[in-house]
Amino acid sequence: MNIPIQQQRQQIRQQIRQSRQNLTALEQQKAEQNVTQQALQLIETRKARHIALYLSFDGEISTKKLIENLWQKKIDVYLPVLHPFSKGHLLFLKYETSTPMIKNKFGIIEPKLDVTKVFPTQKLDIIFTPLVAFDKQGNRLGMGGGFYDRTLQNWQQKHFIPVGLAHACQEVEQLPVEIWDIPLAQILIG
Ligand SMILES: Nc1nc2c(c(=O)[nH]1)N(C=O)[C@@H](CNc1ccc(C(=O)N[C@@H](CCC(=O)O)C(=O)O)cc1)CN2
Ligand SMILES: Nc1ncnc2c1ncn2[C@@H]1O[C@H](COP(=O)(O)OP(=O)(O)OP(=O)(O)O)[C@@H](O)[C@H]1O
Repeated sequence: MNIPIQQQRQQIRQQIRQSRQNLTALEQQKAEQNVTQQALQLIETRKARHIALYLSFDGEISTKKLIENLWQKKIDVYLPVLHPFSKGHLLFLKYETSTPMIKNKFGIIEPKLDVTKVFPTQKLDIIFTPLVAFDKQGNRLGMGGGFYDRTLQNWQQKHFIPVGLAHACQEVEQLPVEIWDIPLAQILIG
């Protein structure tokens, strides 16, 4: 039987989001520790100074320790903000302890839009991306908004590299891919 690709992708999203939410607090903690170490190493190797991260929700691997570590090292951290009128696009805003935060339409906490805090995407060194599912080829399936697909377009010709952060339970054998999907440079598994 030929199941439509959109339906397959929706099914994988549901399944993996469920297994991610079912991880115990201890499993979550260990994964965070693992991924934080790997990310810090990568940042050091690449001498990266401008890092895009995200605030975790829905069982995503937590980025809290990593962000705190980077702040301590005086490395700049940026978070995605839904573009106010360009639908499906993200802006990256500097994230500091003093940054005023608001909930976006998906219930995710993001910096309150302030144009003076917007950082040009092409100047970022690493974009760490959230993802729902991934495969060995580095294909990435997200929440379905196409936000990161748009952000990562032609990244090979840009300065930054896109690196996924994921729990081991988010790996699938082979993702059904669409033409607009952008494979990641690397995926760190917690
Ligand atoms: N932590 C985190 N931040 C992120 C993302 C992410 O995946 N994780 N995004 C990555 O792109 C963007 C937000 N994308 C999202 C897309 C859909 C839904 C969502 O909950 N969709 C609902 C139905 C849609 C609706 O409510 O209108 C759902 O699937 O149940 C959430 C976030 C930007 N920030
Ligand atoms: N580069 C692009 N230009 C225009 N539309 C795009 C682009 N990339 C994705 N889209 C559109 O966005 C929608 C969602 O794409 P998809 O299901 O692949 O999102 P996703 O990768 O799961 O989500 P996200 O990247 O937000 O985590 C699709 O309908 C697709 O047509």
